[in-house]
Amino acid sequence: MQKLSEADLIINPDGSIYHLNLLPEDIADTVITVGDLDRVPEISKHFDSIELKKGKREFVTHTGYLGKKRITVISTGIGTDNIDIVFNELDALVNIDFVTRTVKEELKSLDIIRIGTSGAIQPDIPMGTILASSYGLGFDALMNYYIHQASGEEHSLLESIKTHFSHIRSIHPYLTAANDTLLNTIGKDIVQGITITAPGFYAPQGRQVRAKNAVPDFISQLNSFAQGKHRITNLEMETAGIYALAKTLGHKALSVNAILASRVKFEFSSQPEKIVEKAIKTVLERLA
Ligand SMILES: O=P(O)(O)O[C@H]1O[C@H](CO)[C@@H](O)[C@H]1O
Ligand SMILES: O=c1cc[nH]c(=O)[nH]1
Repeated sequence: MQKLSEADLIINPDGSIYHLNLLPEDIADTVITVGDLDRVPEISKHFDSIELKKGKREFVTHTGYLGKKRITVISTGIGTDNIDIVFNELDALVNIDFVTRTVKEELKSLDIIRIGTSGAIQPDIPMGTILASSYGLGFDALMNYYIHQASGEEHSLLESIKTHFSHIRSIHPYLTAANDTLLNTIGKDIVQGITITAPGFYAPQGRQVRAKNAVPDFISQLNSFAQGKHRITNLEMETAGIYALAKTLGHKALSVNAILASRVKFEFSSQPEKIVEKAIKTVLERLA
């Protein structure tokens, strides 16, 4: 079994993984990820007990129990560059032996649920909606650096998407489905759709403030895509990286979005914390 070098897998002097500052025993088999580190206590306040609070940089972790279920909640910060760090380090914590620096013979598959915020791009999806991402569609570059394979259904949907956006030179999309079991339990009976993960918040999500956008009418180009029952419903900055890396590493993932904005009605919520709380309660009730 190949030994991972000290430069590839960085373990701190106390035995914790480099950025997350966590020991293998610190994380549960069910992990909730959020972008905003202030959302971590908003989730763990619902736990019956909290056994661990740790943090480093933007990566704050609480582990505790909701009834009999042990859950870890961790903040990722913004963007898929951070997802690269969090997902590789979560996987290392469960699937690499830190003493021998080798991959364990028996691999663990974590259940990973993102509770994030997002903007809707379809007129029938209002602010306040809780939406489960059926697919993560990446417009960022993260997965150009990993070998990953699309399944049959992902492949045909991705080909239609590529054709739809072929006139926009900056877009080289990748697409990964949500884990079926999580989508049909935690995502059951809530609005579902394809979530775009953008490499930014402003022009990469079609917003125009002062710098001029290179792609005109971006939102109409996104919301006009359709293939059978599939349509693009919302924009944020992590889901596609989460779905693709989770699948590559053998973990199950679902992203649940608190819709704070309607990009077609030019609205942004004045009470985002209420919508986020609704998303948190929806996920925790279904997990428990
Ligand atoms: O609220 P979080 O989970 O951070 O998610 C969304 O909010 C951030 C942008 O404001 C991006 O991270 C986007 O994905
Ligand atoms: O419009 C939005 C709202 C939240 N987060 C995003 O990335 N975009």
